[in-house]
Amino acid sequence: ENWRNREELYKTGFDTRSLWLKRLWPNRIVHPLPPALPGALPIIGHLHKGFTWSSNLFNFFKILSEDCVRQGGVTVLKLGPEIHYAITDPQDALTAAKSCLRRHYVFDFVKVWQGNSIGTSAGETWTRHRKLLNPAFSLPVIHGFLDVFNSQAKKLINEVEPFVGKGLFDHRPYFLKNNFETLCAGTFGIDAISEKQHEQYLQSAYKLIRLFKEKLFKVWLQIDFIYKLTGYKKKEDQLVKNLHSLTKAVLEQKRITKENEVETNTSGLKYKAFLDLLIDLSADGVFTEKEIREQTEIILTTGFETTSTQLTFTMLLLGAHPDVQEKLYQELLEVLGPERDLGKYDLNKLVYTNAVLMESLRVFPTVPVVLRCVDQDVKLKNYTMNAGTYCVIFPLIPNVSAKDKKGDQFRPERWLDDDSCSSQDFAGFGLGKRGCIGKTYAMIDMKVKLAHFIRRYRVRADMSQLQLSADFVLKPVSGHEISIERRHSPAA
Ligand code: HEM
Repeated sequence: ENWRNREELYKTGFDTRSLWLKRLWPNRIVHPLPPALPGALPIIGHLHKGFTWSSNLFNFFKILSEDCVRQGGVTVLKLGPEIHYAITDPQDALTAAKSCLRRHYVFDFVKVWQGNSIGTSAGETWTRHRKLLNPAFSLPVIHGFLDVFNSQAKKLINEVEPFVGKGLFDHRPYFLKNNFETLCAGTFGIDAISEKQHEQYLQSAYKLIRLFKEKLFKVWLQIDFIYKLTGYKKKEDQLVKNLHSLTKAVLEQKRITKENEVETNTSGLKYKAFLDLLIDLSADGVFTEKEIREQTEIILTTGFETTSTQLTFTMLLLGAHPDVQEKLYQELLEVLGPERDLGKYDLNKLVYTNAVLMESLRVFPTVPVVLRCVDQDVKLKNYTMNAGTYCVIFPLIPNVSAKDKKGDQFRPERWLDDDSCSSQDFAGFGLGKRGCIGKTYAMIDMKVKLAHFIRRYRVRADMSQLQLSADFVLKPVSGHEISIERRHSPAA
């Protein structure tokens, strides 16, 4: 009801675009709050800390989630009058993710870029669009991409070949480029867009996300005229223009190469890849041109940086844990032999490989937080979240704290032993029905790349100097380099 009152407030005379006014309207607190993160000041709450947090979001996530674990799984963060519940308790995390489907207001900032895509929309629009797009990410469609995944994996291992025996190198750019090409070939069904354009896309996306972060904590930037006056709006417009130009290039190329449709025929049924499905739905009048662009935009944003970053982390972890790498290699040899491509019947047999990826997602969750609005009162185990507030869910921390005292160790076996974590605890792709639409795509793509890489190379790494940053996506900044050696000479 509190939230509805705020909505009413805008409708009756205030500028509906000004998020700032929302921020000033205090939350109506009916149910007692859990203890707050230390350091809150009257009125501004934790906002004074925002200056340091916006420059190092990773440290902020760490501080907040650790405090949350200490407080028993739920704590409160106050950004001015705005109450944010931080949640690490596994059961409460699930309840909150299932009950709160609308994304946090920071996603309103993202709308200049992604409009009403499935990543930013809410309510009936989100439900309808998600239902329409789910089939494009189903198992039969992803099985249809196996040839693309295998050939891209082989391309990748050839591209890093010059680094054999040459000491440490940064493998992340190779995974980024490769996974971008994979997304183009599979999900979009087009030849990869030029490397320069894709590089410009990433740089513009990083800069724009940095602007959004600043806007979140420096709340005065949420006042439209200050945002314009300080030059931020001009910067934002230019970056959005850069980002939209890649989406336009993807869609143009798709139209030109429409005859190369990616379709998989399984048991007589036709399954369509993402862009083909979108274009067909637009021909039926279901999606407008604008909506096609917006949905393509979200898949570009989420579809390659996530998987390449996770693979970057996985290589690093395997390099630093030779025993795990050896066990993985043995499974790959047993199931696939030294060189064979992966087929759909191999995927379920690669049990340890799967556990390695899950464990990598637990230790370095590429998407470390889930941010949502609390639109109605939600009952947790020990507290009731007040309607009109927000929640910050850390879906993976629970697995570190609750069941396994050695939670900080990289130990894929925890996903295989009955008495440790069950795969139901796994939240690397979010929780509830607003979880990751690309989960199956991501897991199979990563499995194929990992299987080819580890069969060709022995990886070594030292994680002691690793530095991380988080722009909502967690990524390595330095100290993540690996070295590689051929397991067998090319002639063998
Ligand atoms: C390692 C790889 C990936 C990880 C760790 C990951 C993680 C996540 C998480 C945790 C969420 C939920 C966020 C929330 O609830 O606020 C999410 C949502 C989403 N992911 Fe992924 N993801 C990955 C790969 C992908 C890929 C490959 C695609 C597309 C091809 C994708 C598309 C999306 C989309 C569109 C959403 C928004 C869904 C919605 O709001 O309905 N993700 N992802």
